[in-house]
Amino acid sequence: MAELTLTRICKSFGALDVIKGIDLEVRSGEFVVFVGPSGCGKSTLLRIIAGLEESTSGKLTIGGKDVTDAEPSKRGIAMVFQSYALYPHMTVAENIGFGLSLARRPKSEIEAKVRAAAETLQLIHLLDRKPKALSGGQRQRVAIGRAIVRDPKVFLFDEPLSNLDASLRAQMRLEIAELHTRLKTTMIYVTHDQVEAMTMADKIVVLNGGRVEQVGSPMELYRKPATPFVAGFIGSPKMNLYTGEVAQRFGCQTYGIRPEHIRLSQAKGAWQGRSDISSASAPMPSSIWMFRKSAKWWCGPKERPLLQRVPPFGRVRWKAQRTDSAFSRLVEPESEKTCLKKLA
Ligand SMILES: Nc1ncnc2c1ncn2[C@@H]1O[C@H](COP(=O)(O)OP(=O)(O)OP(=O)(O)O)[C@@H](O)[C@H]1O
Repeated sequence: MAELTLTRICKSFGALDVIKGIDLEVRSGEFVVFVGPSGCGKSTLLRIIAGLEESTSGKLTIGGKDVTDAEPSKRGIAMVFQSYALYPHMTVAENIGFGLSLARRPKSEIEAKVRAAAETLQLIHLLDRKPKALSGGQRQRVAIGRAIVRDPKVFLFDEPLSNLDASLRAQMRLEIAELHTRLKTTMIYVTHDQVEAMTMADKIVVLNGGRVEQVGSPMELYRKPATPFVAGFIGSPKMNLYTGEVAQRFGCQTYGIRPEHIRLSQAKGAWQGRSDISSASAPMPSSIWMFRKSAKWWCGPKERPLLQRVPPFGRVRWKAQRTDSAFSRLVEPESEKTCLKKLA
């Protein structure tokens, strides 16, 4: 069931169009990550969902209810910010329970919820401390605790780990992923760190210039990038993208080869690649991508003259001859017989 839907959401700041018509569906319990380069509109989109920013046009529903114009507090969401936004003069317990106190919930309810959240986040022994006596990771956990006690339908995280050092970030990544497994609540997480996106997400939304470039699971984006932008953005180190002519009738195309699929060959001046095709549904070896100028995934079997003799599954090898400028004979699949021998 869709927990959250965005329909043609647009946002302009004065003359600057920042979000340019976004349609998106987030299913109940999904962990969705928004990624994209700096300035692509990730935080603005999250803030629109939270109600902290008004959309210029479009419709937003949460839990089936139209909340396009609803107050943030009426949307059933909780947000965790990069800066933690803790109150320095309050204890951990008071910080976690702050939203409930504001909502004038009974003291016994606040205490019980704060304790439960603190147990989940291993903060019980720190409940009486002030934020300045906590580590960065502990502060972030308090901020998450404050979100948990609201019992939201949707958690929103805005780059929550970017102030932490690398090892703590890795640990917190795991903790948030475990929290998601335990709570099974819908989570939307903004980051520009694609490692976070690849390791945490059920579904990644790649944004570029205020538009959705592609939506898919981490492996879908890795295996079938829809555009050269996604191909270059997902994967570390980045996919090599070359523009050149393989066969005259196809004109100039963009080709992508992942660095991890390139092996050095004995033959002088040649590159040798390996690719795994795990199922018959894979349209082509995972290590070679061809993009049309229109930036569409190239998958029609007849349109793959260079790859059509590759068997539908198994391990195949290919060679790429490097020429000085363009790649005139970039991909040369081995003959069917050779491939079949290897599969035998
Ligand atoms: N209140 C505002 N007024 C004017 N322009 C804004 C405002 N908020 C954001 N912008 C602009 O909107 C664009 C998108 O900003 P946003 O913060 O959503 O990007 P982002 O993808 O989250 O970037 P980053 O990864 O750097 O945080 C940027 O060009 C930014 O300068």
